[in-house]
Formats: sequence, C-alpha cells, structure tokens
Amino acid sequence: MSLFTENPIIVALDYPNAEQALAFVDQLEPGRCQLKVGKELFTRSGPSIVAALTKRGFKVFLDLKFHDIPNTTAQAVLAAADSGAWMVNVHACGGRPMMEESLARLRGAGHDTLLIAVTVLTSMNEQQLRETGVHATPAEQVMHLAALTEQAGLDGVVCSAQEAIMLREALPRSFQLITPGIRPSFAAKGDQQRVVTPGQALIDGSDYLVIGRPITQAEDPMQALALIEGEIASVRS
Ligand SMILES: O=c1ccn([C@@H]2O[C@H](COP(=O)(O)O)[C@@H](O)[C@H]2O)c(=O)[nH]1
Repeated sequence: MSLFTENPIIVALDYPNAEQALAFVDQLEPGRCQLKVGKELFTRSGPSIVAALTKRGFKVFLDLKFHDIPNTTAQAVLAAADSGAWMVNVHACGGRPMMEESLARLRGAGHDTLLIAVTVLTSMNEQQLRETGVHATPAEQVMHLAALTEQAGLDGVVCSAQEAIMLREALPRSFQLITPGIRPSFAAKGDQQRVVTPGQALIDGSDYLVIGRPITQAEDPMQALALIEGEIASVRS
C-alpha cells in the first residue's frame, strides 16, 4: 500500500468573500483537492461557507487555530465541528489540558472530525521565534509540540514540511502531518519562511499540502493547480 494520501492538496481559500471563493471552487471537482477556510473568509461569511462547500462535495479544513483556556477552546472546537468541517485545529502551545479537553468534548458529542494542532507557524524563523521568548530552533520546538500533541491524543499537527522527516522518524505513521509553506518553483515565497516544494514535501512524509497563493493568486489558477498535480504525479511514478 502506498504511504501517500490519495489526494494530498488542500487549497487555502483566502478570499475576502464567499462569492470570490465559490467562483474559484466552481471550477474544481472534489476529487482534485480538499479546501481550507481560514480566518478571513470565515469571519466575513460565517459557517454558511463551510455548508456551501460541503454541499458541493468537498472536505473542508476549518483553520481557525483556536488558542484559549480549555473550556472556551473545547466549545469553539465543538462549534467548528458542528459546521460540518472535516478537520479543525487549535494551537499546541495552548497546552495539554486544552488539547485533551477539546478532543474529549468533540468525541463525546459523537464527532469524528479530525482535530490537529499548530506547532510553529511556517511564517516564523529562528529569530522570530526567539523574539517570542522561545529559545529553541523551529525544528526543536516543532518536535516538542508535536510530541505533546500526540500524547494528548490528537490526530496530527500543522508544521513545515522541513520538519516532516524528523517527525516521521519519531511519531506513529498514523499521526497526520499537514504542511503549509508549500512553494512550487514558480511561486513567490511571500511571508512564508520554512518553505518546501510540493514534490519534496510528499517525499519527506507530508500527508497534506496546504497551498494558497501559489494557486489562488496565480494569473491562471487552474493552470497552477495542474502544474502542482503534475509535480505530485511525477514523484509518485
Ligand atoms: O503554520 C501555518 C499555519 C497555517 N497556515 C495557513 O496556510 C495557508 C498558506 O497559504 P499560502 O498562500 O500558500 O502561503 C494560509 O491560509 C495560512 O493561514 C500557514 O501558512 N502556516
């Protein structure tokens, strides 16, 4: 059996409104990718955007990165799952009790929604991390938070694909690695620091590749998606 997820692309729908997001989505079929709704689109359109996307047959990662006290976070996670999302997330640095409580309330309510935790944002480098008071390298901090997330029983982490080999060696294969900061050779890095190409990310052990602007801001988004699909197919052949 292949270790590769059949359909690893998650397109980040970082659009300012539902109309623009749906105009893009209407050019896609669910077999090609999953979709991610983040803070901008969700804050502007609310849970109805998740319903509209799931009605079209897409699996939706609701990327709201909750970070609060355990009770507040757990209730927010429950609300996110109630929207019909396939995957939801919290910040691992919110701590073990917050992650455990969120998972317990999710499963207690009968949801099988994937719950994952953000380790170190892919936009951060070592210096930026130090400025927040963390005197570890991004890789060390990702390892630490991923281990904590796994001990708390969550389904996986958000990290850079730069950390994928290290995490694959240390954690069970079933623990999902969701990796933003994906940059095909044709795309600008922008505000991302810890970037990896789509093909390399899969070779190194990513389960899902979160890709936004390289597709959505491309002159021809469907051509950009097709190029990325071609790169993925070439590493799998
Ligand atoms: O560490 C993280 C966690 C989340 N993201 C999100 O992924 C996408 C990436 O978009 P690009 O346009 O491909 O940079 C975006 O929605 C972020 O909020 C992340 O980049 N890094």
